[in-house]
Amino acid sequence: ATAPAPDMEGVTAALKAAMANGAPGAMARYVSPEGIQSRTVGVRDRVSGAAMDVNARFRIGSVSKTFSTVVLLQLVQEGKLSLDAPVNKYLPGALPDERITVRHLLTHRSGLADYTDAMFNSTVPGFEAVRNKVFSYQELLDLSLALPRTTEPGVSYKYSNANFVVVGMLIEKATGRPVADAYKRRIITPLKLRNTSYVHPDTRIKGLHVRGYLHPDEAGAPLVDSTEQTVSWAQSAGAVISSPGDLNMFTGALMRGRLLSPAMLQAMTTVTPTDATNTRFYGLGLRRYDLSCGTQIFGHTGTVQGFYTYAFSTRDGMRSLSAVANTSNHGAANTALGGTLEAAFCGKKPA
Ligand SMILES: CC1(C)S[C@@H]2[C@H](NC(=O)CCCC[C@H](NC(=O)C[NH3+])C(=O)[O-])C(=O)N2[C@H]1C(=O)[O-]
Repeated sequence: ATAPAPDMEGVTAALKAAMANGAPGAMARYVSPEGIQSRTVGVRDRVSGAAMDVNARFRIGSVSKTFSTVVLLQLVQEGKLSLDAPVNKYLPGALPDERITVRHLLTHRSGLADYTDAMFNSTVPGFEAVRNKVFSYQELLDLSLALPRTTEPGVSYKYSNANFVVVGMLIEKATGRPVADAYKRRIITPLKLRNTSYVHPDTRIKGLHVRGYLHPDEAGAPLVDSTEQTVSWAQSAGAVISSPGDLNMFTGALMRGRLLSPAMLQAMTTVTPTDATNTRFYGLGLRRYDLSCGTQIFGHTGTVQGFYTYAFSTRDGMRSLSAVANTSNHGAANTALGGTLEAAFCGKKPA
């Protein structure tokens, strides 16, 4: 069946709804065999008033987890790691439970607690306390290990940034190089992602970029410009910088099989439900959303101070959408932005 034309008015309405819910600006870029369509609303910089720009870079938050997963699965393909081996086989003594496997990390079923819940319990003070800090992977893992496990290994899905901190440790142990080198050599260079980078612990977003604005917890309090930060609290769990076009290319190329073997991509897209709606699923470092029109889309979402991101493609990689709003800590803005997915992939609702 031919895919429905995207409802770009619906995409624009979703972007405007994100603005109505506190985002200074938002944008979306949709790619299909019929071509590229972009929409932008509002500003990328509240001080200068510069308009949102679809060529601008921004922090993609946990969409970084899919970059880290691709690298790890390539290492599995190369025989350097095994998905069902204990993590401690490669990082002796790292985890207190020998039963936790590499696969448990990628499926958020390890039971390792998410240290960011406490770190950002008070949004702005928590952010200000870490925005210029540089953590080692071990310091972040220690924050998690100081907390109770959240599940027996493999038993249930409990999302945790700690899982992808350990993924970063595995990548650096297996390659003997920083994760930045692996992202560059295995993803950024082969796909020519000229607006994608991993610059931890540099706090800047170089070149044309979107400024991010964090909502404080206190209603009515002024937005906080959160653009400059190390993102050292996340690193391989959330510190990649990219652009709408590069994210379209990344998710599309991933689904078209340019980064992983067919068997490994099949493993990555083999999912289990993450909630009771039976429309939201998680595979290996990858989300699957089942849309109202029956289309299944694969990708990831991101929430980092000042930026909400969605980056998804169809399973054949022929249709991709990336969307960003330059705010965070405002759930209604995030939900509104998510409306771009149904509009783009399902097209106009029947009258
Ligand atoms: C599962 C998520 C939503 S959270 C996880 C990761 N982001 C974080 O862990 C940052 C959490 C604090 C962000 C902050 N919120 C607060 O400080 C609240 N007190 C804000 O909104 O800027 C990411 O990205 N993932 C999202 C994902 O995967 O979609």
